[in-house]
Amino acid sequence: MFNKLFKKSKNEEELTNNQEEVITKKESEDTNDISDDNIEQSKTGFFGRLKEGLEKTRRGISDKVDDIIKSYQKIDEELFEDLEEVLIMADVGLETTERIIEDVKDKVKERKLTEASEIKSILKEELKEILEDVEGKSKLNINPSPAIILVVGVNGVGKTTTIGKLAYRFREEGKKVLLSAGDTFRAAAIEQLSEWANRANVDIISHSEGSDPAAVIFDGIQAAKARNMDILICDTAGRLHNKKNLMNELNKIFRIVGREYPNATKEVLLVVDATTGQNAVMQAKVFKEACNITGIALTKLDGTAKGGVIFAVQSELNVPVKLVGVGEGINDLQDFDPENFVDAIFPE
Ligand SMILES: Nc1nc2c(ncn2[C@@H]2O[C@H](COP(=O)(O)OP(=O)(O)OP(=O)(O)O)[C@@H](O)[C@H]2O)c(=O)[nH]1
Repeated sequence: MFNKLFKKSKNEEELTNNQEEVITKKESEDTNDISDDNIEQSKTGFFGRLKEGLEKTRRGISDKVDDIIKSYQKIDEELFEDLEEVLIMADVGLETTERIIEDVKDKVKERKLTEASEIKSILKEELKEILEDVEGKSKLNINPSPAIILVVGVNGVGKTTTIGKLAYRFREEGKKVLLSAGDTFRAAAIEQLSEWANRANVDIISHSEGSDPAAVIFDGIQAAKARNMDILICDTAGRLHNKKNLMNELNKIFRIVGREYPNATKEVLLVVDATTGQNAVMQAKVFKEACNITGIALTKLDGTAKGGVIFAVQSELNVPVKLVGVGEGINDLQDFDPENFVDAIFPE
């Protein structure tokens, strides 16, 4: 199982010094989990799954907005205050909530609206605008191939799961996918990623626990080039002890990628956990200062009423949310679509 795949230069040798490279070849059959997921997926469809996943957030926002509308006949200042409270409770964040309320007030004034029942469609329109109002838009940067996706984020947010789900999806689309286990801090992280590689039926490059993450990424790149891979997805260590260390760790990886894979299309995907609410926004700010994030994956939206955090993430960071996680299954990662997202929170 232990193969030395490539001849290395002196510099490269330093990176992989004393580390074993483990290349794991996957069995070709899919697991039962995957076929169960497929059956489940075809039953509910993507929008149905999104709606299901956003159930708690819907109850926290849409149902409460309905209650407000019922208790006010006419639009007045108090109605706006109640609306503001609902958004803050749903973790939309103070700054973003204020922006939304001001814009809704402007629209109400411009259109000379007076009935409380007219507020919901204005709010919906405003929320869609906030989610669409971001540079770079929501498509993952993976074209043209070869592409490399560096996945960053603190421990426990769902990085490994997101990589596994992505790998499965790309492979289903007929792409050649390779994983690189750059979170070498914990042996469990490497094992977990290997399990996901198995489920997704893709290969993985990993070293032993405690080895240099940049070395694993280096070997991943060499393997991706040698095997003509379309997409290399790299896990990275998720320690957020302080910004300087984080920057050092990530910068080393970015230097390797820049030097060894200059022509690859690059995506730096930050994974944040929706259940942590405003904490997710704080983490995103730290990572944005530490490296050039090109997209965000917001996970665990199904487990929380704090789904409103997506509005804060998008409007305060100006980095597009590209993926949303709505469950633990292999199919529960969706491309983020602002229109569908708001429609799922405010069903007709
Ligand atoms: N409900 C739900 N759970 C999720 C989602 N994404 C990930 N999880 C779960 O969150 C837990 C942590 O996910 P991991 O992928 O291990 O997180 P990580 O960031 O790689 O964490 P470390 O392995 O500690 O670095 C696991 O139990 C996942 O199944 C999601 O979208 N919804």
